[in-house]
Order: sequence, then C-alpha cells, then structure tokens
Amino acid sequence: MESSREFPILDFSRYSTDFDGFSKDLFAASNEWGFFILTGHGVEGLERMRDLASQFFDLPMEEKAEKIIDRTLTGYDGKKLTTFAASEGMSFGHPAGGVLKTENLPTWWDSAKRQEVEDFKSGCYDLSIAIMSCFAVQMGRDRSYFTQFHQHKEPGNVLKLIKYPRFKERPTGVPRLSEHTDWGSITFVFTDKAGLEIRDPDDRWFDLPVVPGGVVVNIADALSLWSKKSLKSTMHRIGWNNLDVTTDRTSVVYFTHPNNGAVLTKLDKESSDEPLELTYRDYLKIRSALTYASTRDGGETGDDFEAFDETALNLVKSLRVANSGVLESHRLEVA
Ligand SMILES: O=C(O)CCC(=O)C(=O)O
Ligand SMILES: [Fe+2]
Repeated sequence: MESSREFPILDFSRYSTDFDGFSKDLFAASNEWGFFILTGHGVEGLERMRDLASQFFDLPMEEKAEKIIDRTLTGYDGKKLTTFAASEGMSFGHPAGGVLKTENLPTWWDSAKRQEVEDFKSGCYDLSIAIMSCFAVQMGRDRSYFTQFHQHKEPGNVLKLIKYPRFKERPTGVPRLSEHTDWGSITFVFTDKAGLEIRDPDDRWFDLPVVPGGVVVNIADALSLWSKKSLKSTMHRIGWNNLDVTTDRTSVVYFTHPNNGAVLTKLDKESSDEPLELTYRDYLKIRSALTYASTRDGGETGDDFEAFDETALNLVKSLRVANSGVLESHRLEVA
C-alpha cells in the first residue's frame, strides 16, 4: 500500500554538520511515523554479520539448537520453537562484554566470532546513543539525558540475526512475522529485502522501501512512554505480499533497552499523594504477561494480572498491541 505522505529518509552525516536541523527532522519523523530510514550511519561490519548468519543458519539443527534462547535473550530461537513468526533467529543479549562470556551460545560461536558480534553491537550502541541525544534535545533535555539510562547494565541490548525461510507455497493463516510493536527504546533493522510493513500516520499498512546502505530505525514502547507518546511506537509486521514466498529474507536487528531501573513515567494515583513510578522492569513484567497470556502454553509468566497496578496495566494496554488478543501464536513446522 502507498501512503499519501512522504516516508522519512534522513542522512546521519547531518548529525555533525547540522545537529539542530537534523534532530528536529528526526523528532518530527518519529512523532509522525515512528519509523525512518537513516543513510550514512557509519555502522561497520554488516556484511560480515550477514555472512555469519548465513553460515550459521546452514548448520545442522543439532548444532544450531545446542543452546536455546534463554531469559537473557541469548541463544538459538529455533524453527520449531518460534512463536509469532515463520523464522529462525540467533540472538545475542547481555550488556556489553556479555557475549564473550555467556554459556548460552552454541559452540560454533567461538571467541573470534563472538568478538565480531561484540564489535558490531558496539557500533550499533554508539549510533543509538547519538539518535537518543537528538530526541533528548528536542524534548528540552540535556543532550546526554537518555545516555544515563542506557548504560551497560541489565537487561542490555540485543542483536538478533533472523532468517525468514523461503517456502514452496505460501503457508495459510501465518504471516512471516505477526504484527507487534517493539519493547525497548529504539530498534535498528538492517536488511536488503522488502517485506516489512508498518502502520502509516493514517493507520493504514504501508510497505517500507528498501534503501541500499540505509538502516530502518523505529521507536519502541519504552521510549514512547518516556516521551508521553510524542515519539510513536508503531505497529509493524512482515507479510507475504511484498516478497515472493520462494525467496529467503535475512535481517540483522539491534534492539536497545533502557536499564531495568529507568523510570519511564510517573502515574498519578487517586489513592495516594505520591505518583507511582513505572520503571522499565515494571513495563517488561506487564508486557510479557499480556503477550504470552495468549500463547498456547502460557509462556513463563503465568497471567496474574491482578498483581499489577491497574493504571500501569491500562497504560501498557493503551499501546494497543500489548493486548494479548491482537497477537496470535504461530507454531509452524518448517519442512
Ligand atoms: O526482520 C525484520 O525486518 C523486522 C523484525 C522485527 O520487527 C522484530 O524482530 O521485532
Ligand atoms: Fe519489531
């Protein structure tokens, strides 16, 4: 679907030559669309990450599935275990340095490869901090305002290599990736293939363009709450219409998260004089309960919604897709 509005494509080299103008444009794009494409971003090592992804996903299942994704979002997110998507993923969580030490990576990821992953993550981290400094200034804060809440602490940022495999025929009733918003601060999607669809400012599905050398950036829930929704966390998905079913799609995705203790917002409570502080940790608990309540085996969280503060629960629900009824569970057996 086309949009009547122009999708924002911005050049990161303006960050050093025209900080004020650039940050204004970045903020406007994130306010209107919640998504933009950044060219000239300078993150190095993408080809190598794609190369490692391709080698890894070609390994026999026993080697890939040696370590399955855990609570630190590290490990193999395998075909048979994946919910919400017809894909397989290899995920590297932890704060900086953690990929070198974790015991939850398949042996194939030796120390040299782990170092390459760390280096790529580090380039992404620097870019994320630069982008957030633009938002901070536009929100009337100090340039380093968000940096203090994105230190190398728990839960850390996640790099995920994702392969959406080709099929002979289009599977029925299952998208490549179900519609959702992301959870943290901002996300980067590096890909050379079409397929990503987002809700445009008129709330219609829009096919994201592919810009060679550009990275797709989107705002996630936590940053949206932090900015009282002036930065938009936009729903997105990957369908079948834009990319032939017989074509593989690989993406390299970097998710940034605030530190667990970061206060995203304060909620006024009638019952108390003190506002309730909603931290990223609180948000995560609510969001994962809402999301996994709809899956067949309930996830790990259980669904003890009564334990949550009602105002906080309603706020997270107001992000629309945190409603468990919207996400559907898909468990697809790939031949
Ligand atoms: O693979 C992509 O292009 C997007 C992935 C995505 O939206 C996600 O994993 O949250
Ligand atoms: Fe996403």
